[in-house]
Amino acid sequence: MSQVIATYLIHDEKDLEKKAEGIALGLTVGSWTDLPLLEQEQLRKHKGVVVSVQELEENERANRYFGKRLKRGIVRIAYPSLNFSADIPALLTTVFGKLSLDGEVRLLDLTFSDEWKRQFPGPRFGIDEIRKKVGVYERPLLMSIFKGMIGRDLTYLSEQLKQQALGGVDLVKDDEILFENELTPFEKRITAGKAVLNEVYEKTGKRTLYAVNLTGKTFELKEKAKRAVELGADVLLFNVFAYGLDVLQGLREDDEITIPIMAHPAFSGAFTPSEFYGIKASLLLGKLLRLVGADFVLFPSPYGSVALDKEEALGIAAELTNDKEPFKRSFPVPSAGIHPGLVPLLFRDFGIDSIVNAGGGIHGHPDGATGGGRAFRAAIDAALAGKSLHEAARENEALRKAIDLWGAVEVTS
Ligand SMILES: CSCCC(=O)C(=O)COP(=O)(O)O
Ligand SMILES: [Mg+2]
Repeated sequence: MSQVIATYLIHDEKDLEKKAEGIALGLTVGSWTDLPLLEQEQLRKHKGVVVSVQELEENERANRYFGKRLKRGIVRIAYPSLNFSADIPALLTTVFGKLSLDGEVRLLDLTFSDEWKRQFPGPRFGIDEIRKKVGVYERPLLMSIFKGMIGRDLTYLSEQLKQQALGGVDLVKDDEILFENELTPFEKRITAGKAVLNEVYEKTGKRTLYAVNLTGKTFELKEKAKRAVELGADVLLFNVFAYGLDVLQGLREDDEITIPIMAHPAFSGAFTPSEFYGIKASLLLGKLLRLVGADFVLFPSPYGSVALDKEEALGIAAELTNDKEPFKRSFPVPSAGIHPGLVPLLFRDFGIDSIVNAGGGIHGHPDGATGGGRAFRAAIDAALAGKSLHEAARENEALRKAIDLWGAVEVTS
């Protein structure tokens, strides 16, 4: 029988075996032993089962934090898939619904059978098809972010886009905080953006893609996304955690929405950072975002301005790209506070199949966004060739200026 296995980190005063059995029963058939034998038999196939309880050493920091001595352990519970429909709201409500409010419990992982996974779409495009769209196969992609767009008009947007594209970036994305507004409305951003990028393509032969921020009320999103496709949009940026994973899945599964979806991590910090509560980042931003169909996933890198724990960041990338899943691979986009001097670290940790993404690190370059793009491209080429950034900067003025401004972290093998 198909089942989903949930892995939790639990801190509790009680015996952990008892706590685990309480969860397995409480989230499935409720009371068990008080029922007549016949009913017990009928409900057996719905009952959650404790797979394992691994007690860990007590953690002094946790005891200090909670002001009492707590047992601590990794608990695995199997939930029969029979109990819930194959959708994210039913899944999450089963494995971490009421439980997320009930004591010191953190959801670390979910393991699905292949049969269950096949009811989900995964990315429509994934890494390989996105590479075809940008015509880049043997290096990490480079993306830049519009900055300072609130209160600016389409002329300003067009000029900023042009400067970014001329620097040689593969993609440009809206900042996630740019919503529907009178100066740069969604549809006009798409058409103006397209005109600029076509113009740059005529000049340079390089096709840069634009990820436009899909925003507004949930039930208006599909129509808006379809209109974006009609207007020739390249990619949709989506603040998935402000809406819910199921909304992204709904967009992915609509066959009239035929462009890639880029998931932004805004608001996910409300669920992931605690070591005692919430959901592990590799599950929420990695495994689940790939399952529901994100083609790109942004997340904080381990070294920039909004840094994520390194093991967590690597865990997200591994979930997005491993070959074990029956889905296309999603592009990892470690972000926030990235400048050219961090490229060797990004390349060492995330490899070729990742995207280097920067806002301030592009626009803050002494030669503007075009200089920023050129500096990043030179840093990526250096990392691929195994050259140090300082060595590469001797032959590249834009990279030299970037390193003078922000420094460089060289990687020694
Ligand atoms: C926290 S990951 C999202 C990165 C992002 O949206 C962003 O605007 C980063 O900008 P930066 O100037 O830090 O590159
Ligand atoms: Mg942003």
